[in-house]
Amino acid sequence: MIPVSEALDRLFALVTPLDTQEVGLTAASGRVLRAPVIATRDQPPFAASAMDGYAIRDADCAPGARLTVIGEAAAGHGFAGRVGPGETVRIFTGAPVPAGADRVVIQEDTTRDGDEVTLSPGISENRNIRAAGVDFRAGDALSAPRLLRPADIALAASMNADRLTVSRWPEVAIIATGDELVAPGGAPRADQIIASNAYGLHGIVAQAGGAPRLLPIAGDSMAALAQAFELARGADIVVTIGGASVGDHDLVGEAASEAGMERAFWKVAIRPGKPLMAGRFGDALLLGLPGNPVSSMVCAHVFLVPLIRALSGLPPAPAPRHRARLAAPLAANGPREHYLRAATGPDGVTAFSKQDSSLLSVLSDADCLIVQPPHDPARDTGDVVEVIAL
Ligand SMILES: Nc1nc2c(c(=O)[nH]1)N[C@H]1C(S)=C(S)[C@@H](COP(=O)(O)OP(=O)(O)OC[C@H]3O[C@@H](n4cnc5c(N)ncnc54)[C@H](O)[C@@H]3O)O[C@H]1N2
Ligand code: MOO
Repeated sequence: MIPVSEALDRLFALVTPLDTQEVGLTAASGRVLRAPVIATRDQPPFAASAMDGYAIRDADCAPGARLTVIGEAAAGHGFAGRVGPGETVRIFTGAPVPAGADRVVIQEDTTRDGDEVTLSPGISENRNIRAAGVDFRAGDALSAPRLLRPADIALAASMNADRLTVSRWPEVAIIATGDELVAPGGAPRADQIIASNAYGLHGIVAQAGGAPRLLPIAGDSMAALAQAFELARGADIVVTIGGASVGDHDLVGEAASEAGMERAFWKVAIRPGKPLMAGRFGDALLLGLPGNPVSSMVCAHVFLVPLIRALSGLPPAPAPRHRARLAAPLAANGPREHYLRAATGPDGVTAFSKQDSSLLSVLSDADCLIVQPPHDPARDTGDVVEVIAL
């Protein structure tokens, strides 16, 4: 058994970032930006009014001052002239501030009578002008690599980019294995169960920015597994579920080796998920997840998601953790890093009392995993622990 951190390092060592492709802005959310976006102009490109009101010269700003309205500036319709002493231009939010003016008085602080405006007492100090380039300057960059969030896409659009260079989708083939498995909606015999893991993994992969491809369930035979590996060709990551342990019917490691896998590791000091396996698989990577439903999903959060991100060109990094207080005590841990299903409440996080790796109902109730290091002593309510959000 190797520590989780070493397993991650060995996985990342197998990664070569995927090629890139260009996509439009509406297809870019959740993708990994691979080339920086460079602004081609300042934003705003002109000093812009932040309010509806009157553009005036600062020198004219005095309670009771009476100014003559010489024109109008609206968003998309600048005023071509210049504001002189005793003059003002009616202005609206987003409009270019006309030459000569260096303040906008909000209309609530004025009274208008025909072409004449009188400034009220108690005008606010605020000039209500957004300087040219206050958001960004021509030449400024939205740096890469980064996972594109909606705010990034709005920024790229504002920089006048209409196509972005992103990583191509990492294709993830998912193979459930086991003679006991029947697809959901099927007719299981009394000694069979419904295959669930692959559907949970499909969701995790899609959320992580991968393109999941579910393959048919493979039975517990070398021939069935060989056929499944054949069907998985073309994928960037091949994920198997089950058959990873030491039983007579746990054939995935052997079948994968026969199909060309060069193993990087097998067995990690993690709970749940100990029999995890990984290796190079031709041009692809293979991740062999344990069959227990919670083990496979926890290992997907801890290993598969970081792998997808690294393949997409993001700096290799483990699943992000944050600190949280325990709302209930934790028992001492054994030799494996323990990822406990837990729920967040007003006083902190509480691990569920049942932690068996078969319990999907508990995983479904959990909103985070408490990460307890190997041999960690018992912890009290109020102690700070590390947590991975689900
Ligand atoms: N003698 C030992 N036995 C076991 C050990 C060990 O060290 N020595 N490790 C245990 C641990 S820990 C785990 S985890 C499991 C993992 O075993 P496998 O990866 O070989 O998984 P399977 O035996 O194929 O399945 C385990 C369990 O999960 C169910 N399963 C499998 N695939 C699915 C699926 N797609 N959807 C729903 N459920 C699935 C399967 O029916 C089994 O109940 O090994 C322990 N044994
Ligand atoms: O590692 Mo197994 O996943 O403990 O159940």
